[in-house]
Amino acid sequence: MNIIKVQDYKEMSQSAANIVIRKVKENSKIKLGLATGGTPKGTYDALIEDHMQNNTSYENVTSFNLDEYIGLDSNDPNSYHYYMDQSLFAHININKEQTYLPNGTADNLDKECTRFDKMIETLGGIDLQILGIGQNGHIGFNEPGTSFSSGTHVVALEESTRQANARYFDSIDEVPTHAITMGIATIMKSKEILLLISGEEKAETLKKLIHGEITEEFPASILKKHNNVTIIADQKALSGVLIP
Ligand SMILES: O=P(O)(O)OC[C@H]1O[C@](O)(CO)[C@@H](O)[C@@H]1O
Repeated sequence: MNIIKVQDYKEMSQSAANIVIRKVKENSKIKLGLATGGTPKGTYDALIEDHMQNNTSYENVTSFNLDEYIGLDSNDPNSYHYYMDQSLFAHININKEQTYLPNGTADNLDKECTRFDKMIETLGGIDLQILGIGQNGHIGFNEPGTSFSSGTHVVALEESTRQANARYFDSIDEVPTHAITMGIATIMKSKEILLLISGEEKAETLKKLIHGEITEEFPASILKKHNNVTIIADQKALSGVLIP
């Protein structure tokens, strides 16, 4: 895993955006894997700013999102559909029909998971996947204990994950208990992965990722087996890591 060390969240976001912009310019039909949560928000802001200033075009870009809460429809302000619209899609010239997120209100959730994986495969796979990471090492919503061979599936969220995401809801009781997430195997099929990590609350997480063993108890550890992963980490996140 290649590590890019940056000062802070702002520099992490700009650095990630620069990579995305370069890749989009190299391949206008790139298939991007996108994440939600607090971590990639600054990257999306930087992409929007660049789009406004330099007209970088997303017309032919396709995107796939990692996850969606079960039970929230796309108009719900806490759904990841809504997050993506507000945080990125509404501000760039991406074709909304080429943006794919799992449908958390599908009648048949198992079929929806299969459909989502098929869609990624049929469209040629993900070229560049952006990832955040949960404090417990989750990527997407793949909680500790998830099989490394999992495809897109329904997951019960850990209490700690619901607590961490409760900041976006009026109360913890409103945080959904389940989500659909791309599986670990789905994520690992991405040709390239960009993992963003910032803040002291993720320092222990990054330390475990770099120095710990590969185990399903720490889902992100599988990334060590991928041949094209770049981590962009800020100083606070790096504070526990011994980098030669
Ligand atoms: O970026 P945050 O808000 O710390 O969340 C960490 C991760 O957890 C999730 O919210 C759950 O998938 C991801 O979207 C994110 O990458």
